[in-house]
Amino acid sequence: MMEIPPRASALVCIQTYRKNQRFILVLFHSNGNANTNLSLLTDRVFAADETTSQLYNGIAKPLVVSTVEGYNGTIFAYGQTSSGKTFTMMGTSRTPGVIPQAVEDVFQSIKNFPKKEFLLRVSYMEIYNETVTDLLVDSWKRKPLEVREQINVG
Ligand SMILES: Nc1ncnc2c1ncn2[C@@H]1O[C@H](COP(=O)(O)OP(=O)(O)OP(=O)(O)O)[C@@H](O)[C@H]1O
Repeated sequence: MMEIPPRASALVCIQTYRKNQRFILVLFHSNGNANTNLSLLTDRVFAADETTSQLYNGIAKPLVVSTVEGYNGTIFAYGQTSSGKTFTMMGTSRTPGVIPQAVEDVFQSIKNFPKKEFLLRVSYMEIYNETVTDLLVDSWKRKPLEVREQINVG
C-alpha cells in the first residue's frame, strides 16, 4: 500500500498484452511534494482485449487534463522487451497511443482557459541502461547527457 499526501494521487495499471508478459503503466499525480512515499499499488488491470483508447480514457486522460490546472503528472511505462510499451505510449496512425492523445488533450484543455497564457515545453529522452540521450538532437550530434546529483535532493 502507499502513503500519499491528501492532494496527490497515484495510479498504477497493469496491461496484459501477451501471456506471461506484463508491463506496468504508472501514473502519478501530485501537488509537487517531493516527499511523497509511493510504493506499489494496483488500481486497475487491463486485459489484452482492452484498447489503448480505453486505457487512455480510463486512467490517463484525467491526469493529463489536470496538468493544465497546475498539477504535476507523470505517466511512464515499464516492462520487459516486446511487452507493448511503445505500442501503448506511441501507438500507430490507426490506434494513437497515450502520448499523441495526451498532446491533443493538452491543447483542447487549454481552450477552456482563454484568459490564461500557457508555455508548453517538450523534451524527448531515451534512458537505455545507464545512458540518457536527448532524442531531439540530430543523431550525428548526439552524446550522452550528464546525470547530475545533489547531496540534499538526490
Ligand atoms: N495491445 C497491442 N495490440 C496489438 N499489438 C501489440 C499490442 N502491444 C504490442 N503489440 C505489438 O507487439 C510488438 C512489441 O510491442 P512493443 O514494440 O510496443 O514492445 P516494447 O515493450 O516497446 O518493446 P522494447 O522494450 O523491446 O522496445 C509490436 O509489434 C507491437 O505492435
